[in-house]
Amino acid sequence: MFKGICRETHNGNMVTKILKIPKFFTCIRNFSSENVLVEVNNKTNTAILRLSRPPVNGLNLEVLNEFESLLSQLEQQKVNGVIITSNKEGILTGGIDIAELQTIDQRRLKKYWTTFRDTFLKLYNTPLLTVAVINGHSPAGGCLFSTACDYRVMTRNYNIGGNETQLGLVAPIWFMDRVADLIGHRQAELAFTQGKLFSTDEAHKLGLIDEIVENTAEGLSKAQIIINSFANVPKKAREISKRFTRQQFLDKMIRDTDDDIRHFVNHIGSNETQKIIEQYMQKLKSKRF
Ligand SMILES: CCCC/C=C\CC(=O)SCCNC(=O)CCNC(=O)[C@H](O)C(C)(C)COP(=O)(O)OP(=O)(O)OC[C@H]1O[C@@H](n2cnc3c(N)ncnc32)[C@H](O)[C@@H]1OP(=O)(O)O
Repeated sequence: MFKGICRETHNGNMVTKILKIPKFFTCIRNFSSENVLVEVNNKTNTAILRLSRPPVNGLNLEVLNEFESLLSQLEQQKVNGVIITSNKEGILTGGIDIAELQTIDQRRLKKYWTTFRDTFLKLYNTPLLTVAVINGHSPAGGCLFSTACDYRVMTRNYNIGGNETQLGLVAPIWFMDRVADLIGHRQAELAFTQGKLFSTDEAHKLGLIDEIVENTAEGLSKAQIIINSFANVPKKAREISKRFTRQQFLDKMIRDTDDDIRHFVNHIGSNETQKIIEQYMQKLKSKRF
């Protein structure tokens, strides 16, 4: 028997169950949560983590908490790599669930933004090898989370980037810094001042993604090839090298925590921004772009 973990919500409370899985099923072990499906292949010891929150995998508080907790479990299990993708081809995530931004309750905004940052930091800082298979549109928060991974492959004909400025919002500095790490300061400056969403081809040319694939299946097998390519690299040396290359960004982001949270709460919690968000939601619902 193999022991799996299953997390479910009962009457609003998250409950963790230990499941006994018969041996003949152990080629794949699942321990999904409500909004994030996890599948670990016992042969390759690689996990696929699929966002699964209809309609657009919006990043609400629950998704972020589940994602962070599942990543911690995968760290404990010492998997060889984690592939992050969407259960719904066509949309990796629509970014932040805008409902989370429709409040002037400062405590709620602070809690949301702290969780959003912590989840990003968990992914950015994990010693595990991480590959994003971007199998659909990936605006704003979706783009941000994929930049935290070690490698990005993306299917054709979708969009990725930080579109916040187009909505009348201001993306956090650390999102801009992370994109600048990948595409250079000048291109990041242009992208964020315009709120630009890039096509898969444009993102590839700029270096925002590493490779283009035709579909999710090809993306998953490409991600496995990338993970396998590290098989002969001494693990400890890889982990320390990853930490060293990311240390400067991390130090800055952590040093600026208070300013960043204060800015988010003041920016989103203002009546002016609330009006902008409300108008954007109406446009989204009536598909008037
Ligand atoms: C401010 C500082 C923080 C900065 C950091 C991050 C900011 C963000 O992440 S803000 C969120 C930015 N995201 C977007 O602008 C994406 C908006 N959505 C889309 O462009 C499209 O919906 C998408 C391409 C993702 C999918 O397109 P479709 O497949 O055509 O779906 P629909 O547009 O019909 O959407 C279905 C359904 O979902 C609602 N929706 C979409 N996105 C969001 C969202 N981010 N939050 C909440 N709800 C969202 C959309 O309104 C539709 O709802 P219904 O009309 O009720 O069906």
